[in-house]
Amino acid sequence: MSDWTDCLDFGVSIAKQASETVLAAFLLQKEVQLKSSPADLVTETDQRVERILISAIRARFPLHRFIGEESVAAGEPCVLTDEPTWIIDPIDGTVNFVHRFPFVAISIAFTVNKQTEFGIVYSCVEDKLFHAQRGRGAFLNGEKLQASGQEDVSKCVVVTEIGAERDDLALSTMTSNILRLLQLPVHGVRALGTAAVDMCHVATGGADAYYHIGMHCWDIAASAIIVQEAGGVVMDTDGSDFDMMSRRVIAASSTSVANSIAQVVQAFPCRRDDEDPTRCVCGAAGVKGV
Ligand SMILES: O=P(O)(O)O[C@H]1[C@H](O)[C@@H](O)[C@@H](O)[C@@H](O)[C@@H]1O
Ligand SMILES: [Mg+2]
Ligand SMILES: [Mg+2]
Repeated sequence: MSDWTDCLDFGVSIAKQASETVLAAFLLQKEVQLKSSPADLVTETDQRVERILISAIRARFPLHRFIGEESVAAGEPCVLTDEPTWIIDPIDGTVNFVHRFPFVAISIAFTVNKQTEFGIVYSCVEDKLFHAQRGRGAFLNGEKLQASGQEDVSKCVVVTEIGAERDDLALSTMTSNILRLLQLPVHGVRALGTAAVDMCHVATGGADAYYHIGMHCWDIAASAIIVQEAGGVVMDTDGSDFDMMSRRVIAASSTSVANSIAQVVQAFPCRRDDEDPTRCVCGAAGVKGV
């Protein structure tokens, strides 16, 4: 049975190569386009980095499939099959990239039979390479990672994101979630602006939990296995099993902390990543899925 290490090694090498494109543009003025909201940005660099990654992988592994953030934005289907699949966010933290806020990451996950075999998150400006391979541990620049193991939510630093949604229901849900957490209380709430790096800090033990509603599979598929391989727990915000297409996640130091967060965090309606956008209705007012 393949252990996919050759794919992992190739993924690490192309993430580092592609980061040169990110860093070359990081301090430059950027042309910005909008996607699903005034806070959901994309630049030509996001699109170029995704093309670089996918063409390099396709040349080496021509039968593999892809789910890429900017390919999906351009109309490619977001459907996970049993085939070997690379799930790519070319720049996670595009708002940070546009503003030169130094937390931007390349996120690459690899699945076979819908099971994640490895994840790579490369925080380019920090030069921090997080990776994990199923059953073989999680690492930061080669050093083994261990989640904090914290069991008491009142002793936690919790990371989250106010994502790209700007409708009243999403904003009131996200802000009331933060208020309810602070009232538990928790030690602190943090947000770096990149879901992938946020979640990797749970694997380092520097944060004890992360939760988010509205992000996409490419934001968290890689960091989910990094948390799990560091001894953390990943689940849906309703306490059910993690489903990378659901657009809801809790990653935590322990099951008890994850469950405590699931009890106070409410979700707002989101179309699943793998739902046909032409057929679904979601959001409070039943507005066509965004
Ligand atoms: O920078 P992105 O790849 O678009 O991912 C962002 C996402 O757009 C935003 O809504 C938040 O969820 C952030 O945490 C993501 O990193
Ligand atoms: Mg992202
Ligand atoms: Mg992105």
